[in-house]
Amino acid sequence: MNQSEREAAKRRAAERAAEAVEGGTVVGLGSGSTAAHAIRALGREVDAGLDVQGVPTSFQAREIAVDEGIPLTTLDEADVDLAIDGADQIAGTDLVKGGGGAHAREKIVDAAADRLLVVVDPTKEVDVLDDPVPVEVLPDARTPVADAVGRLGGRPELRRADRKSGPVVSDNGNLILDCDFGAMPDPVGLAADLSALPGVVEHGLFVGFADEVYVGTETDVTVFEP
Ligand SMILES: O=C(CO)[C@H](O)[C@H](O)COP(=O)(O)O
Repeated sequence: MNQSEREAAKRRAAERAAEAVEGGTVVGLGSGSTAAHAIRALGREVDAGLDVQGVPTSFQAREIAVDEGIPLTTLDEADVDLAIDGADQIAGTDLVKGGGGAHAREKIVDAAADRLLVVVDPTKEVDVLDDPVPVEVLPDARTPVADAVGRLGGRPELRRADRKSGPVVSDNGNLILDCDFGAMPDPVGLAADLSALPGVVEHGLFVGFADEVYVGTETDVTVFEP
């Protein structure tokens, strides 16, 4: 699957998931290029009269939703019925997320939702997760967390900005360590170990999160409950 086929597959999956949104509901708005397609599709539905409110998971999701005219709310004011979000990798119900550095708020909103619809292209599906795990850390915790990740068998790398000499700063003002653990046959244990480190705000292992998976193929969308 080349890049343009992947982009088409992402769009197909996202637009199909957006069709699952019913009127009168509150929707978690995921981050990344695939979730952006879902937000735009939802925007078109809102234009056509659908009554929904969105809870954005990032600066990016909020900007697109505002642009699309989707009414917004917060977790303080509403319960989330359903969230639509992308992933960097998926194995069963487990995900690696955080390619866009938004995993802290994504995890809060996705966990609060009654149902999480994960939208991906087929290259994201794997048997065993092995993508580097993004770990958002308070700036003061960067070195102690990097050392602890090394003791857990991972190789941490500070995420750097493309067009600025310096680190990527998350929407929450923190730094991101991309931690390569190789294949992760026990994401439950690793997730618990990472969560226990002082200074870790959130990591990108979403264990047991996916309720429904929408995989865009070259011509269609496969939907399943893992
Ligand atoms: O977790 C995320 C952002 O933090 C994204 O959902 C994930 O990186 C997938 O992005 P894309 O849909 O652009 O491939």
